Amino acid sequence: MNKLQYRLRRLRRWVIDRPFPRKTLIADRYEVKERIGAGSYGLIYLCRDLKTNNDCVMKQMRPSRRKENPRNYECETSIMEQLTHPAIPKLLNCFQYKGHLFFVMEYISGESLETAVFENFEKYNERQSLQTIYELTDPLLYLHDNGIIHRDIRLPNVIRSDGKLFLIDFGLARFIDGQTNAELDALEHYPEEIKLRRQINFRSDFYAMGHFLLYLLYSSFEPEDKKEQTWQEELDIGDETKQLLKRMLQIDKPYVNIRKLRADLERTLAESK
Ligand SMILES: Nc1ncnc2c1ncn2[C@@H]1O[C@H](COP(=O)(O)OP(=O)(O)OP(=O)(O)O)[C@@H](O)[C@H]1O
Repeated sequence: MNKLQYRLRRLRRWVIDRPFPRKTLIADRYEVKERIGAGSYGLIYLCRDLKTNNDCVMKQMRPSRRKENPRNYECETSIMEQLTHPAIPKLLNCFQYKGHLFFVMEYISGESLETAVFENFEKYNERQSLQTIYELTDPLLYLHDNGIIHRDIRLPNVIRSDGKLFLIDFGLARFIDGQTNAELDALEHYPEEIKLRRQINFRSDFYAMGHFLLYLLYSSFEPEDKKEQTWQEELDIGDETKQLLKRMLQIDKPYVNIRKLRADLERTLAESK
């Protein structure tokens, strides 16, 4: 593709993905209050549901991406409609409107852990980091027990509301037996790190949780030395936590089941009292 073709493609995408402005009424029911996100596959709006008079979150599939990834909407909604857990937003509605695909979910008012760490500079010590991870294993246990892998556990996808953590964004989630051959082939060409995160295997979520834990631990890290070192060298953490991390990150024998990870977290937390 030459430069002109590339630019035209971007312009075309920009035009067809233009978000709905504030106050737009969608499907005679949802009034757009503001756009709160624009991911690679979806545009996310905070809306007022005029039927229930509650705030809600509406996700619109980016029209430009529908052909590339026709399964995304189907996967995300079919997974979300099966979920009932206090730490996961409920799916409220799925519909088509003027040729666009939408779904609506419960609004979790709060801030993401990404905002907490990178904008509000919250610092998590070792114990708080482990406690946060442990709290997240609760919805994760529920997902894994239902044969679902989230595949995108990251700071922006965890929202803290009234002191409780919520797991959002099921755009990459898949059922354990849901990997198509095309997806498997596509993964072959990605770097190792992406493969470890995206394989349809419970280990992918543990790997992501390992990175999550590292981000939290680094929030309170004060470098003494300018020399860059590995996390094992520079983080001042206990051996138990190191061992947990090594297994989550698949440096040592990987965790294969969430119950074992939870048990190890419980033991490490009990010992660190
Ligand atoms: N249920 C919700 N309650 C509150 N905020 C939400 C909710 N769902 C999504 N958001 C907000 O919208 C943002 C984008 O949502 P989401 O991550 O689901 O979209 P996405 O298209 O998959 O984005 P990305 O490609 O960046 O992952 C989130 O980071 C969060 O701030």
